[in-house]
Amino acid sequence: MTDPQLVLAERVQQALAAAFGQEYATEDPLIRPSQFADYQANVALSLAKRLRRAPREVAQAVAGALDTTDLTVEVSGPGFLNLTFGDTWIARQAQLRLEDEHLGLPPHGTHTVVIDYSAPNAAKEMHVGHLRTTIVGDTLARAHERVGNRVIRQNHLGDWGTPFGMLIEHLIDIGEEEALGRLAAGDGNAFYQEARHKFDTDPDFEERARRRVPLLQGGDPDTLRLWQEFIEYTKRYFNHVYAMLGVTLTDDDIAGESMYNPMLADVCEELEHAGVAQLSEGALCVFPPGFTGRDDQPLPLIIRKSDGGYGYATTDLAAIRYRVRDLKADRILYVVGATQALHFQMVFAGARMAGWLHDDIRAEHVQIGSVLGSDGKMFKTRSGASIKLTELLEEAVVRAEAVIADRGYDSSVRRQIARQVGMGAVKYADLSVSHDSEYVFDFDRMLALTGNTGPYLQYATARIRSIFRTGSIDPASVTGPIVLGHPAERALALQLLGFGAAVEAVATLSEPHRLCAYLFDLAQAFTTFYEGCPVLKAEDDEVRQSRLALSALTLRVLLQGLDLLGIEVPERM
Ligand SMILES: NC(=[NH2+])NCCC[C@H](N)C(=O)O
Repeated sequence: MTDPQLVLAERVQQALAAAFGQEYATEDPLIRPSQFADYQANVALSLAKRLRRAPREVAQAVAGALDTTDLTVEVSGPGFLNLTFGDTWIARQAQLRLEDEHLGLPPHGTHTVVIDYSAPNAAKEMHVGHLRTTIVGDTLARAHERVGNRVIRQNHLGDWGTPFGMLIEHLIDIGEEEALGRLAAGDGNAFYQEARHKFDTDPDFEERARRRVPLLQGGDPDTLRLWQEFIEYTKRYFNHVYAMLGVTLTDDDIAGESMYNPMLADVCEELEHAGVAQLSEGALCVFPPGFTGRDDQPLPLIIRKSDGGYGYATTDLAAIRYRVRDLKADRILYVVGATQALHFQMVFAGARMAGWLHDDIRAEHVQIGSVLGSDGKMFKTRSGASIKLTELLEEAVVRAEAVIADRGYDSSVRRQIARQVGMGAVKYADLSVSHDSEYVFDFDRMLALTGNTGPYLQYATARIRSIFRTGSIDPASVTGPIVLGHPAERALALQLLGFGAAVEAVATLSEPHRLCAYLFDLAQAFTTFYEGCPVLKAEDDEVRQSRLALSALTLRVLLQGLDLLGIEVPERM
């Protein structure tokens, strides 16, 4: 991969080694975009103290030792190295991208990555937070596959636990057919609330619900059948949401909490045997070092309650062991709400004590920030009730239909475009802010055709397609050669070279917003190019071929980038 920043980093490191000794060959050269050059390297400022020399002097020494093939260097200010590529280098690299099916990013990954995402609860509603972990997790899965890692999706469905006692009793009360129909339609939350209400107010019901729990845990066939049906019909709703969103999760990726139930006793035993867990007031606990509660008492991770029951933490420990031992994961990503940060820190620490996780087998909590309403509180409907996701997604489609221009498409085409734009808007809004920050769910903003939005990128892509349509040219047939004259051509070509690094950053840093930012910059560079440089009506055929090549390459990068974000692009908009 000839990412411009990597090329510069390597060259500056070589120069550092030549000027100051081999021990500086691995120094971070601190390459940053610059206003005055293509990039700047700030390493001289950070090194000066250690070398006991003036930063400018250090910069001069690096500049003197730098390989300046296709590159100009200039020392500026207190000791910045301004670095500018020659046009021919940029043109040659862009040409190579045009000819490369991998767009400069050949698959090279060696990891087995388990990605735990979506994970709604069968006993409660699937809420907007689950939407965000679904969308972010799906992009991480796609990016890891793109760089060549082996990806195993794990949808850690909340499908087990004591609430199923009351849910099954409620299901029996209202009749299977009626209950299951409601669950498949996404009525799980209301269903749960009704059951809860009866549990709290009706002692008979409470008694029945309590008696149902051991029947479920003990594997009573009738109870299991009802539970199974409950889960099946709830999954239909989840699958409906996944299909609307176009995420890659399937039934095969479901590895719900219930799956780990048979492993929990053994996990506890292993931890106790290894001396990782110990009894404390009748409960089996792990005390990971460094976690203390109020009054500085060590904080326990309870893995078996004094009544013998297991909890969320036990299941997560079993899941880690399974993912490491059976799935052979060496990287496990948990795309889950930020509110669960302490839980995961403690579970990971426990798994390290058990030897399941270590330096070569790592787990990471990709913290997901909350989605807020315009009032700054957790996102709810106007009436204050929580939101049914299918209705929210339908609303996105309806609103998108009002945004897209009327070009006389027939209604089914229009509906299809609206669906792509609506879903693209929702997904891009989730992906374009850093995953751990909160953001306000705002249809008007996410559906805007200008600014850093999904529809803007879809529109930019559709516009490039229309150039080729107008010229009756197949973008795949364009071969260049790319030559750079106008500054906007140069800026676009340089931007095109950054695609691989942006995708790589999504995978290694778990930060989808970096790819969004890259694609947004690219679309803007294309807009500037398009406004300043006629393509079909270029002054001569050489320029025309080159501009067509730049347009075709931009189109491919945008399409592939949006595909990695799980965003479909309408042919026209
Ligand atoms: N391995 C995990 N704990 N994954 C996340 C599960 C999320 C949980 N079902 C919730 O909705 O909060």
